[in-house]
Amino acid sequence: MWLALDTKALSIVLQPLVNHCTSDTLRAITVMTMLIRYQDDSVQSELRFAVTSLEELPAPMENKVDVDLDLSEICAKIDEAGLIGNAARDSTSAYYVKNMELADKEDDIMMTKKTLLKMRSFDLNKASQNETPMRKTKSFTSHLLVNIDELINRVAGSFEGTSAFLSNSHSDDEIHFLSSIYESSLPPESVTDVITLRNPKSDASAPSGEEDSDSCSWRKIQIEPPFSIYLKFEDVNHKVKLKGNRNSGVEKSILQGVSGSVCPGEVLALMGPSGGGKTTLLNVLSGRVKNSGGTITYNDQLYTKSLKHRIGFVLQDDIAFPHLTVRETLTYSALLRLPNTLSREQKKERAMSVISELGLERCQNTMIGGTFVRGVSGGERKRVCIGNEILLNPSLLFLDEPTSGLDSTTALRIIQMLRNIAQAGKTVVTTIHQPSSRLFSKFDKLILLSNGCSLYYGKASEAMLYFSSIGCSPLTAMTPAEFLIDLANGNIKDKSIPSELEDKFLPGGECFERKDGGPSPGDVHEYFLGAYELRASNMEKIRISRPVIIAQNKLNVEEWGATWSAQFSILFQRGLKERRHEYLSTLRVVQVVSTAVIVGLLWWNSDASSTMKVQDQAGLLFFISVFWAFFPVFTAVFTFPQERIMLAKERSVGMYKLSAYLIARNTSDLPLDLLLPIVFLTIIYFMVGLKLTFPAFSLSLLSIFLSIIAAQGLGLAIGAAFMDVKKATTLASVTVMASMLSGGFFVKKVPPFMSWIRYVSLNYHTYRLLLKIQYNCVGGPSRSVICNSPFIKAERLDYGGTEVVAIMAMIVGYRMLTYVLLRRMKLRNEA
Ligand SMILES: Nc1ncnc2c1ncn2[C@@H]1O[C@H](COP(=O)(O)OP(=O)(O)OP(=O)(O)O)[C@@H](O)[C@H]1O
Repeated sequence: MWLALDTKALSIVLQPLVNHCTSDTLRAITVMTMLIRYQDDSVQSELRFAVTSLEELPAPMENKVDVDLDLSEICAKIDEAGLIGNAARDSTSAYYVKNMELADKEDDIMMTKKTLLKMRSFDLNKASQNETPMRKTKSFTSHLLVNIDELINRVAGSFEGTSAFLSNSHSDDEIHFLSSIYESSLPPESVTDVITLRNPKSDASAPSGEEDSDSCSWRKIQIEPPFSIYLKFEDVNHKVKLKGNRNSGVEKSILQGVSGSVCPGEVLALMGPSGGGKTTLLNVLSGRVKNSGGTITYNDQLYTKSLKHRIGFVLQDDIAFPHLTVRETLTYSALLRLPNTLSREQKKERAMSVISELGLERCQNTMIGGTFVRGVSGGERKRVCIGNEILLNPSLLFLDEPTSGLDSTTALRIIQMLRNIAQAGKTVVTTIHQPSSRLFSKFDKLILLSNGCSLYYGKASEAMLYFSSIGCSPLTAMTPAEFLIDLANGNIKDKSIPSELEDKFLPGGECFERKDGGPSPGDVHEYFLGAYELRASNMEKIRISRPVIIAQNKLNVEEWGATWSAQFSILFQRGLKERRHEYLSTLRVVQVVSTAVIVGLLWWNSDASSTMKVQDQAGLLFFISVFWAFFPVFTAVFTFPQERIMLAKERSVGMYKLSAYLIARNTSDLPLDLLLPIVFLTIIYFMVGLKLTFPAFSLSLLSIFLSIIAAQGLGLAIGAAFMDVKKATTLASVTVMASMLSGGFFVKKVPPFMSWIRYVSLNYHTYRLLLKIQYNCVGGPSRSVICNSPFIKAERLDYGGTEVVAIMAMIVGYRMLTYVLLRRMKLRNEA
């Protein structure tokens, strides 16, 4: 059933209905009220309720009238039908379908706002003739066009006991989804970049098969509060300072005077040769990179932080944790990113609905995979990355080459999906390489970039027409994309040359002497640039500078994301899942167990009955301290260089606090880091004959734990300092070596100017702790041989408090250093 309703009034209207109607209807109406409240909470506006009923009217358009609201009559109708608005449904849906058909004839398949405005003006005329007492709304488009069946369908599961009723309340083929709120106070004639309301049923261009399922699934997105973004950019420039020996400091211009605009409901494609500036333009438009000149506005406002949650960016390279499944990836993302007004269950449901929207059900339990792990296919991975962004229902979605490396069918499926997203009122901007003709036809607007300049901006469907109007058309069969990319590359082979360009290079032409082989790519570029600036640029500038007013919901930045503790818990769980393969890695277990066995065999049944033997055993203790510093440092050092891109991406969208990430990362590593030393120490302890008491064993284990946690912090800090595996491992090996050499076992007498190094050596402190635990020479009578041995005496062992404090300071200090280093990381350029 289609109803044209003023949203602000609807809840007032529905309240009395709820009091009057029978139970089934009542429940259905409550569902509807809830949904409408969800869309618009304010309930102050005057009452308007327009029900168009063809039963009372002989023909569709000419006889459309708004009827006065008569609650009892509506209730009676509803009760009479036994289903919500059944009687009205047939008539009203027929009315709209007919109007859509009219619109189809006029403007292909689009029912534009213009059409709606025309309808409204017709109604006004009609009203004045008939002196209808109904007060008119300012604009027909300020009504909410609601397909109640669809809305009820959406929440069928929310109300217990209503499913039977709901499933009978409509037939599927009667559902035509057209539920959008678009408000505009613009006079009809000023509406050019209109939001198009599309009838999916009459969409002749909708592909069949798989793509149809996409066409249906996008409806689900629509139910959320709308926030449309009109993106406009004028004369955008971008320059970078070159780095490197020869050109250091020289500025390079990457974008020059690029202008355009894109409305909600549209897909803008950025095309051009490699290095043309597409990614840079995308980055600049999304606010990830600052432009050097020109203006970029979002609903006529400059970029603000509050837009962050409204903008989705799908990177060219698929970035995801390889060991998480599709479902886990999207669920964790939903838990972290969705507003905290939603419950955990709702967030999980959202992730599941995105999975089904993207057709990922079949592979939801498959790992994403990466370089070393086989996972989902490239197309599926790309869809997961898109899903990661559409989870948030962004109003403005940027995609960098979403179809690269995909076969044509998968590419078409993805672009069709983008169209569907746009049709739900979103604004989509995507870069694309060599799209097929079918793909190309899906774009509403196109910017053709070459060397950072725009050679064409306008409707994608008119691009060929534009170039033919300036005298350049293909002479052999080629797709529009091939033709346009060739032109952007300055390749005019197999194309008619514009006469002006031809004249220049023909005998007698001004450039004839200079060039004998015809125009160079540079000349062609210059020519098209000039032609575009002359003919099209000005026109477009006038067009894009027209204001487009779009109704907005309030943005509340605070509502987004999870609380700190929730972030920690989600990141901790994600960390455990992502590293579960490491926990179960037989290689690591074998490495530790075999080392323990070798050590056990080498020091088999050692004792400390003589000075020599004490020294031998001390060697073992020193090895333990080195092994459990070396191992965690080299595990942790890879963490940030490997997670850098992911971290930058997630942090750039404000997914979580750095502190929550860092603490979760550290704690999720601990189970593995603390499990292996238990195995190690248990094996060697009984083989080598160390002090066989429970306190000695547990204190030794505790010392090793402290050493591991400190070493892990050191590794993380080194990784965060360089963010580069090679550099980080180089520094780590130097650091570990220095720590080992100054650990107090190899060299006893160090020059005074180097004595400080011992105190920053982790091995030194751990080694001394282990010695103290094993030989316990403090207080009481000395333990004969051991404590009196010159070797132990020279160590001057005490209770070990200093060592514990020093290691604790390292644990905290290295982590604080890591935090500071990560904070300094430039997020925007990284992601
Ligand atoms: N930070 C930078 N320093 C120097 N040159 C840069 C920088 N960023 C971009 N460029 C240069 O700007 C040009 C445009 O780069 P951009 O990545 O936007 O191109 P593109 O059209 O997306 O290319 P592709 O299709 O190959 O991804 C390239 O020549 C690139 O080398």
